[in-house]
Amino acid sequence: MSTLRVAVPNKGSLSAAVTEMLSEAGYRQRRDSRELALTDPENDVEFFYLRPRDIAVYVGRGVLDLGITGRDLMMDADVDDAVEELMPLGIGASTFRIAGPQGEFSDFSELNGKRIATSYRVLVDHYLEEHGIQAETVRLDGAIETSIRLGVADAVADVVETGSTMRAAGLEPFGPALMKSEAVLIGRKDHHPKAEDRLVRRLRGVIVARQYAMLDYDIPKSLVDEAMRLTPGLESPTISPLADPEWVAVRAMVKENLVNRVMDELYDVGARAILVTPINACRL
Ligand SMILES: Nc1ncnc2c1ncn2[C@@H]1O[C@H](COP(=O)(O)OP(=O)(O)OP(=O)(O)O)[C@@H](O)[C@H]1O
Ligand SMILES: O=P(O)(O)OC[C@H]1O[C@H](OP(=O)(O)OP(=O)(O)O)[C@H](O)[C@@H]1O
Ligand SMILES: [Mg+2]
Repeated sequence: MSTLRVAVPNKGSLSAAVTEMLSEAGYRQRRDSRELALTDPENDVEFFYLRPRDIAVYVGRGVLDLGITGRDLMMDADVDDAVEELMPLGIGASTFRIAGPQGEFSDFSELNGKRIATSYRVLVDHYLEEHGIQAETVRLDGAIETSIRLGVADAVADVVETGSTMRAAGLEPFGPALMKSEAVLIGRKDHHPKAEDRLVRRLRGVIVARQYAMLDYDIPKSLVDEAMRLTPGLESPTISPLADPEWVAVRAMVKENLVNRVMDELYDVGARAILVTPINACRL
């Protein structure tokens, strides 16, 4: 089996989070941000640290097997025929919005005949065409928010997370989001090397481990059915006997963001000794 070649963002918003995720999945990662590539012989994987915008291009050309980048950047690379999204990674979430000076626009139809500055020209042109909006896109590399003030555009289209960058520039998003983005694992449509399955399973394990916690509690046997409705687990919860024949111990995975609510409800039902432990890793 040949070494799996994987592209990872070398800088920008996704870089640190992606590297951390791969480390949690048990892969070696670079220590120094100047390293351009790194071999992990134990797992037979080679990582290439590339600009997030270029990653879909390398995967699309078939020189790398897998890549991690933003969904928005993958769309903008215009490689739909060669590349597909294999899995969202639950990190680097953002929306892609059109914005204008505060109070100036309220509907996309008002963009007809206007200029929109963006570094995502393919994505924006595609959206405009699909929605029958006749606007000109002005391709800029970054700091898009300044383009209106300097008179090269009437509106901007850019990544919005908290919205503070737009607000600080006196802009406000209007209309629906063009898309929702996050970091995604991408691969080639026509070729899935066997070794890719293991990386996918490991990353999925990290995602699940981050989303779930392990919940343990004791409950009188007579109340088990009611408690189990609150903690159905993934397959089904583990139920173990206790020294007291009237009681049992229950163990189930619970969504991290629901843990406190479920604990309250279990307590009300009659569960006691309710414990939560984080899950470090898992393979489902
Ligand atoms: N503030 C943010 N929050 C979440 N995701 C973001 C944010 N800014 C950018 N992204 C996402 O990160 C990915 C890469 O964008 P990023 O801005 O990091 O790259 P870049 O602009 O090429 O790099 P740099 O900003 O370092 O020049 C995109 O998919 C984008 O949606
Ligand atoms: O909604 P917010 O939370 O403010 O985040 C969105 C901003 O973050 C990114 O910029 P980045 O820091 O990557 O700078 P760039 O313009 O150089 O890409 C993006 O391009 C937006 O400008
Ligand atoms: Mg950026």
